[in-house]
Amino acid sequence: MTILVDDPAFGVEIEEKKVACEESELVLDAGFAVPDSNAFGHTFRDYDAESERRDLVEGFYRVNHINQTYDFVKRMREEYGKLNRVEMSIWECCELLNEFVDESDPDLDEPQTEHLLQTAEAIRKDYPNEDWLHLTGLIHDLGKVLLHPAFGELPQWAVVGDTYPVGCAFDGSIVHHKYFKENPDYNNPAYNTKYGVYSEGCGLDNVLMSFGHDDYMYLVAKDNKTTLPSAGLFIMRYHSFYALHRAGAYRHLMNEEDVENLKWLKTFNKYDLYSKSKVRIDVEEVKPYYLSLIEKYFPAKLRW
Ligand SMILES: O[C@H]1[C@H](O)[C@@H](O)[C@H](O)[C@@H](O)[C@H]1O
Ligand SMILES: [Fe+2]
Ligand SMILES: [Fe+2]
Repeated sequence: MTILVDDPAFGVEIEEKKVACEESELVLDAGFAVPDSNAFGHTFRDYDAESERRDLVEGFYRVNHINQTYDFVKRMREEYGKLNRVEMSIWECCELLNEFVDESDPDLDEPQTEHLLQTAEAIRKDYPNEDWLHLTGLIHDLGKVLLHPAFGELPQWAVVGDTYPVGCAFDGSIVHHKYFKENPDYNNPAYNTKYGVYSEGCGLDNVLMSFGHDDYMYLVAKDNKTTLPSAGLFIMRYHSFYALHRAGAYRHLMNEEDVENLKWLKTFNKYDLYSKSKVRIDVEEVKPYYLSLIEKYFPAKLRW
């Protein structure tokens, strides 16, 4: 790994507060065995459950919702879109994620590398011929590398968690929605209507999403000229957009290509979410397979 630019630390104050929240419903395809409960004995994505992770997760969303404004996202996209910080391979990045645990996740407290392999291997089992989808599983969360000191050690609220459009009204289905009341955009008439700065069918490509690992990894993959199909890039960019792929909100912003790609995203989501468990994958055993996929779809070194 080559570190090109060192960024100053990104200081943020995090206060904790406990309040109850709303939950979204499950949409599942037939034929997929959904586990009854997560590793903590609760339903998946239950943000209210009395769990050891609940307060941490809620504190995370409070700070996330207050700070993700239209201006913040624009600034971060410009800055991190330069890809002038690090040069490394996809696999090197997978290894870097071993030190991070995602504070927004009620279902997992394992290092992120484990989650990448669990997702990819679960997809590979059910879709043996879609090698692009296996690789998408492996890399979909690599944007969490923004937590690393080489990327300015961004705070968790700017990297992980569910994502949502900025520049228009925050939909009520978004986890812990109540904290948006403290976001400056919430009372800004330019940004707080159904369409805000957007128009009917404008296409998600033209919508600014809250900044985080999804959008960043999409930029990395695209600018480094991946040969993954458009559905793979779509999955990377919107896999945390639960308000869309689970609750069906914001469909008025989609175009025809988005509608097509959403089908793959919904399939992908089952593996991303329900593969989260304490069962470990033998990295050395599966590594040669994933290295061959990386070689097929990416250059040896990428700009990050
Ligand atoms: O907490 C999780 C986690 O940050 C995932 O990486 C993200 O994709 C999910 O949307 C979110 O619920
Ligand atoms: Fe993610
Ligand atoms: Fe994930």
